[in-house]
Amino acid sequence: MTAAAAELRVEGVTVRFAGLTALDEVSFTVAPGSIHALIGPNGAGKSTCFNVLSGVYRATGGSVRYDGRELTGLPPHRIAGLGIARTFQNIVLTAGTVADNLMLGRHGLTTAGFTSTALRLPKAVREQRRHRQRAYEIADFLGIAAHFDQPVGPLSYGDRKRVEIARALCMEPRLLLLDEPVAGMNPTERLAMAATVAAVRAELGISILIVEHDMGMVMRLADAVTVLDFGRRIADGTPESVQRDPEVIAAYLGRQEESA
Ligand SMILES: Nc1ncnc2c1ncn2[C@@H]1O[C@H](COP(=O)(O)OP(=O)(O)OP(=O)(O)O)[C@@H](O)[C@H]1O
Repeated sequence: MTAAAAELRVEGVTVRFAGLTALDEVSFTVAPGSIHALIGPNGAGKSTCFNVLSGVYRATGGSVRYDGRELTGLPPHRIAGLGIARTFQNIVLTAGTVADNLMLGRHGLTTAGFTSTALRLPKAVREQRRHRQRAYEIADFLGIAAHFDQPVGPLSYGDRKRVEIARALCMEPRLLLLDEPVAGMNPTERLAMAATVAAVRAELGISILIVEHDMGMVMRLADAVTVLDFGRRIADGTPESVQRDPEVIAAYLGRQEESA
């Protein structure tokens, strides 16, 4: 059984790339069991923040703690091992079937070694069967069970995005980091994905930190919203309060004018 969701506390995180401050002392807390959105105009630092949380980038300063454990400096697989799984802005799947991709998500939970698996020793076979069963349940939860033994390549964009989320859930995380889960989807797929995200929290009890440009989705789903602009946190609160915040409105309007 997965351990209960815990608090993610981001404190004063700074990331500098050769002269550019991508994150400037950013702080926010993702409450256990909540859906928390991280939003902001293009280049605000959202992906950089995800990369710090998942161990891809090392922060220049500040701290990230999950369930009281310091994450900064840990490699991605150790962070995943603590129960934090992520998806990417662009779908990253390996060739093979849906099942193959989901079993990769189970890898960190497998106790049988490579040799006993390769020799198909009974214990390893039983373990593989159990993991496959759980992967199937998760595929079913995501609505992609019908494709379980099919190659991922020909699947629709929406279904491939679901495979990616299912693979992250196969790690049995306590916190799921979703990077733009509805980007590139049509309105029907977006609504279905919003319902899925809500179900992940409601039925699996997993906390979710979501980066998303679709404001309708953010406002409908999120309990709390943190807004970044040019690497700084400019607002943090309920969707309603953030939506009314003059600095947030100015940040979004300003960027629209720039790109007009
Ligand atoms: N590896 C890197 N090296 C140098 N600069 C980077 C790197 N990654 C991001 N940046 C810069 O850091 C800033 C923040 O980028 P980031 O991708 O985190 O923003 P974002 O909010 O995710 O944007 P978008 O909504 O467009 O995905 C940008 O100015 C970007 O060019």
